[in-house]
Amino acid sequence: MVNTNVRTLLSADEIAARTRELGAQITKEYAGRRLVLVCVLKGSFVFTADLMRHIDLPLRVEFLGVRSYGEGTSSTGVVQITQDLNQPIEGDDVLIVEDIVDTGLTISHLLQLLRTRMPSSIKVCSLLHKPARSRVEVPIHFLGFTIEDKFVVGYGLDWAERYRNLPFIGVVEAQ
Ligand SMILES: O=P(O)(O)OC[C@H]1O[C@H](OP(=O)(O)OP(=O)(O)O)[C@H](O)[C@@H]1O
Ligand code: HPA
Ligand SMILES: [Mg+2]
Repeated sequence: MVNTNVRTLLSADEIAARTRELGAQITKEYAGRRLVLVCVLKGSFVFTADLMRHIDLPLRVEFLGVRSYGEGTSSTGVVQITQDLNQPIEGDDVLIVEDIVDTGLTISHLLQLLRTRMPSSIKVCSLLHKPARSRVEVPIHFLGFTIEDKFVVGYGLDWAERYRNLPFIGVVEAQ
């Protein structure tokens, strides 16, 4: 296998089981509301695709492109919008879906940006949280897993655009 240098941290089965639980929780909380999932590209597209299929509600899904990590493993500190939403979210119950909250800078920036568009409510769902790196306190209303201070890849997460296609989440080991 080509990706043998990646040590598994969370298996595909563990991710699937937790995603199912999060979907059930979200289904309960948003019953009768105008749920819009905002998928934060690129990293969150795999998680969003799985999560939305465990939410039993008539939701909408919108996409927002954001980038602050370049080729390296630490945030540049500059959160760049690479693709804006193409629908208004005024009056909607927005749930931002992230793959990871690391420094918190991306989510903090997105909460500020999207609040100006007058949604009825705005919350955050993240598959992963890496508290050791936190630079700004951000709310995570629905969380998959808390992870250690390692740069992780797979299940949508990249290192210099590689590894997004791994079905599990892991840590790249020195070869
Ligand atoms: O909490 P933070 O330190 O801000 O890090 C989290 C963000 O960083 C990654 O995106 P990235 O900039 O790598 O873009 P990508 O999703 O296209 O890979 C990740 O997908 C989150 O959106
Ligand atoms: O650990 C990480 N892996 C991949 N992308 C990321 N963006 C923030 N943290 C990470
Ligand atoms: Mg990235």
